[in-house]
Amino acid sequence: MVIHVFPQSTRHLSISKEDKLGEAQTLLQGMQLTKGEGGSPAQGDQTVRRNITFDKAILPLTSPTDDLASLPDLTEDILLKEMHKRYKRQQIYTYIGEILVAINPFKELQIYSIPASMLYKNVVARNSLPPHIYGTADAIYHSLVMEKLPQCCVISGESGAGKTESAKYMVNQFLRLADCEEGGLNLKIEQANPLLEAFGNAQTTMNNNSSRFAKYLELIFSREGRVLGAGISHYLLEKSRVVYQNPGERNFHIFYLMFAGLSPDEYNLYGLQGPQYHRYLNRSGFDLRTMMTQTAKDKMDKFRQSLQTVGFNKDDEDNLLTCLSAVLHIGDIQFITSANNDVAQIINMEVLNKVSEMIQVPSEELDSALTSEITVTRGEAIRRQRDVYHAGDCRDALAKALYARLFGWVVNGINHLLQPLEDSPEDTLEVGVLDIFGFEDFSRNSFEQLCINLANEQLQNFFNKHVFQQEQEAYQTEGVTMELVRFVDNKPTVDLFLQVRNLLVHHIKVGL
Ligand SMILES: Nc1ncnc2c1ncn2[C@@H]1O[C@H](COP(=O)(O)OP(=O)(O)OP(=O)(O)O)[C@@H](O)[C@H]1O
Repeated sequence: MVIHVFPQSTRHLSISKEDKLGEAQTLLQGMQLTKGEGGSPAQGDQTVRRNITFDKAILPLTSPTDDLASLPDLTEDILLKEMHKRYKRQQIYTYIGEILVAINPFKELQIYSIPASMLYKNVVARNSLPPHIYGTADAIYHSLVMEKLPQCCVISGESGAGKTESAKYMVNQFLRLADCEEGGLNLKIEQANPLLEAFGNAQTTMNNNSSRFAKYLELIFSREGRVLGAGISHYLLEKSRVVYQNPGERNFHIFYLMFAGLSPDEYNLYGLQGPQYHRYLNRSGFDLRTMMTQTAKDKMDKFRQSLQTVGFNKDDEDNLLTCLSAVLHIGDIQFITSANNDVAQIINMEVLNKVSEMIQVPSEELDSALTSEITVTRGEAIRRQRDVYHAGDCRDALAKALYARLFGWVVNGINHLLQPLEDSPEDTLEVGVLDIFGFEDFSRNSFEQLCINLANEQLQNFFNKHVFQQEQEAYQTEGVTMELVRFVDNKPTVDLFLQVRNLLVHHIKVGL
């Protein structure tokens, strides 16, 4: 498969909210509907184009800094200054060659309307319109339909930069370009969002609704460009959040929604009392009672509706809530060191019994799995008791694994809803949109940060290869003189980490 990754990728920068936006009206805000306001796409491109007036008196249609690659001098300093100037004029999008850089405006801009979207349909020359995510989507769609090659768009940036919002705009634009009828696949994707967000998002210090997983949404098209269906893959779910949250951060949204939205009968059924009674929720320092708001209750109602729309039945919903409650109860299992030796012993057997009933594993088995481990040496099985520290680790590992499986199960259900109909053509083309965390560097970094940063290094390595190395090789092969571009090659670092990973995988396989 040819991956058209970086030529049409989007990168994000984030500028602090405090940065006061200039009052200057931007070109894109200057788009005003003169007549036929709200005109439907069915009116055709030309009609819509005529209906939009650019306020040229305020700003020109396009600006020389629309594509920073065309500047004579390119240093990091110049790039940042130019983008900052554009940002102050509320020009949040900038091309740098084939890459689109977006800066989060942290406020609603009038640039995502249907007429604006139609303006960026079948764009003949990219520089005839200001940079826009719709323009990038149009370029990708064209490559797909004209070159008949699958496409992939990578959206990366730090937390809160606006990746998920951009991914939504991009997917919506693809669906409009493919003339997908309103209420079709876009509605299904919209209905799946509350589920994904409830399970995969959480409040962090950077973003109140931060995606704590990487999402790859693949849109499936016929070779003529008609949209047939979609599929979602998820990576790197931040499972550790289930059992521990940094100060000022919360667990995944679903736990709080559950407490806000369950009926008293359901509280009884799942053995719940209130969020403040559960260790996985009550250590974040928040006053949990203030989270039991009407908004949270409404979100839980919406979550339940989405479950139904996606195709989960009442039993599924019950199983899901049972497993979520089990995760919380698992976190409440406590150990002490037994009196006569240094091994862990459960002190609240009633909680263990509750969990065992919920996950349908006999209590003795669950107890033994948490407090002991079996190693097999030369065919002989030896049981070793764990100490309190390792039993606690094992308990948390169980909670994390259960939550991750639940998330996977929900995503599978969503994929079932989004999949192409049975009579769809087999010969298809795909456009992938990858919404992945950028580099992370916190005061306390865990294994997850290592994995996220390694994934980003791999992407950077692909970018280097694609943009610098292969391009320069092509010039050299064709005998074209050029000035060699110097870049920091991260290949040795990536190789080092991947070798370690391969070795680990090898050891694990041999061990098995
Ligand atoms: N194009 C935009 N216009 C207006 N507001 C935006 C835009 N993009 C993002 N925002 C605002 O920024 C917030 C954070 O955006 P988003 O959740 O997409 O960030 P993210 O990069 O996906 O973060 P994370 O990696 O933490 O999930 C949004 O809730 C929204 O308020």
